[in-house]
Amino acid sequence: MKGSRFLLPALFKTIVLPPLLVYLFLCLPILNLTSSLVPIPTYIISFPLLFILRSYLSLLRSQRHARSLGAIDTPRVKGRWPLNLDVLRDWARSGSEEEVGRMMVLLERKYGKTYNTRVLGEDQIISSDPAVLKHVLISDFDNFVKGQKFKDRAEAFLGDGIFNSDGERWKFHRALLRPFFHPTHVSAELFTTHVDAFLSSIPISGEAFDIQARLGQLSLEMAVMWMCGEDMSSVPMDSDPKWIAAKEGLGKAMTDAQRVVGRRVKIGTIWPLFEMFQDPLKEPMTTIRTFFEPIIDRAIERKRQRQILDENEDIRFIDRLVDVTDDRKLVEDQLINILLASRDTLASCLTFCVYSLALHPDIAKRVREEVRQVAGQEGAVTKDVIRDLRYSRAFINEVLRLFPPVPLNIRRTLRPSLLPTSDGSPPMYMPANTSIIIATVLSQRDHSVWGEDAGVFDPDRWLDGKLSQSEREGFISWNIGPRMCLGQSFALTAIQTFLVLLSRQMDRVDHAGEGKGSLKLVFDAQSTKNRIPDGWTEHATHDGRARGGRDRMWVVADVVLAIKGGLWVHYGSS
Ligand code: HEM
Repeated sequence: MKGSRFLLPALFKTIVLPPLLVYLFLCLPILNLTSSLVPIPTYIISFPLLFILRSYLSLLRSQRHARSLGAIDTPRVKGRWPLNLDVLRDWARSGSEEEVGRMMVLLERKYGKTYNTRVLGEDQIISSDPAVLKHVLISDFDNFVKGQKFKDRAEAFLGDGIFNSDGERWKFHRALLRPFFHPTHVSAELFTTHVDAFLSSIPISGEAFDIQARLGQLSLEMAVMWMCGEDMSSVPMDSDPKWIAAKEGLGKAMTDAQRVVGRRVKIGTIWPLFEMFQDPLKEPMTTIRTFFEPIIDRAIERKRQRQILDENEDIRFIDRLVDVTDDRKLVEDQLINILLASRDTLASCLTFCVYSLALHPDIAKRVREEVRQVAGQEGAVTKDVIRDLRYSRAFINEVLRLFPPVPLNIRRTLRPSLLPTSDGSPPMYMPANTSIIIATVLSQRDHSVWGEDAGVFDPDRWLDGKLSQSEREGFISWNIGPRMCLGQSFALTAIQTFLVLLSRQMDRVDHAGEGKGSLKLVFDAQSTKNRIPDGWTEHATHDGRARGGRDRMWVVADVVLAIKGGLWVHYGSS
């Protein structure tokens, strides 16, 4: 059984240890009871008793340590239900059903930019304070790790990969991978065939379609092409039917595996108990491994046949990888990790690019005008073209600011840490072995950093050096510090290429179809349960929902930031 390595410690911690401790330290010495008298009541009361005792003691310890360091306690949320169970319920919903940020905006208003939800007696810090984000991601980097708990929950999916490691092992992965991500290994040429095929597959006759789902597939194809040189849209003649099935199911398998890990993180220590009779990762991992197996075989065979790697050849990420390591499992782990890093984030950003173009026709017009001037209607999207598309780049930055694909990030302390504050008040104490959620999405919509118009979509704020230092530092969509995104150049090239080719298509459709060359949002194509509730858009609610009434689609934090039920659009007149 998968997870059995974690099952015994989990069982011991949750089912055996509490009654044992209560029996040994309370029943025997204080109450002088023998085991034969009260085994069952002892067993039952031991859980809440020990739990309350443990949380109370940990609270006292934290407060004492904070005082001795001249720090204050991080403000604790006071929920309506015992042990803040109502906060836990709201939190679980905010990830999937509710509009992202609403709950956190309300809590922030009450407790400040850094607070402790302390659900079920366990500290859990949430912060959108730029000073704290900088401290966690840069200044005290070595102390804020992904942590063993995350590693255990994700191991069967991510193995020993860059996303799943800390310390020296992470440094090894980072050093191994960094050279492959150099901008010289990325060009628009890699993406044009896929984007062209994508654009010719979307209906231009006015019929509504869900572009979010299609962009997920496009991102998968672009990532696989860059990593392995494999064209997902074609099937080689002699392909094994099992491999064809794995290729078809790869996107779903990746999503399923991510959801399993997400669920384990939410359940906490006792997650193996929920997987005792069935391993939910078995099926998705079989699909993912079946897909990569012959691709790795072919790369190893290419390595065997050549003497040295010729940098002038058409070399892929996988070729460079097998060239530096003979460890097959390591190669597979790296491919899975990079696919995880690239596919959903890219799909999310492309989706919100289309959404923002459709929501702001005046801004869409400027993007298209710039493409006409810089890239023209034909010709390659060269590095020079991409460099000169300054407004498009500002547009992408604004999309990433308001709709960061990774809206929340999480780290865990190894040792206690003192969290700084932007307003100059005394530092806040954060105990060891405690998680902190970095609320990128809130920090990038924060009025005190981005001004009163923080919620307004305005690419111009990125142009002509207008950005202040605090705004520059407050933009963390790519993460900041040593663990910053490695795929930035890949992602920006892919997105710029997409914008150029989409703008050209819009111009062509305009020409051919009496000005019907704009992508428009189609609200009634979505099922009623996925439509944004009326009250959220009619007036600015100022509670974090719908960006103060500005959004027209329901934005949710799924695996990444996404639009609930898909982004339904059609070609029409602007
Ligand atoms: C718009 C698209 C993207 C955004 C917004 C984005 C954002 C991020 C963020 C926030 C992290 C930090 C995650 C963490 O701390 O757990 C990250 C890490 C990473 N990203 Fe991206 N990413 C994007 C696209 C890509 C692409 C296309 C690739 C690969 C081709 C990629 C490769 C990586 C890798 C390898 C890491 C791990 C870095 C490390 O842990 O040292 N990303 N990215």
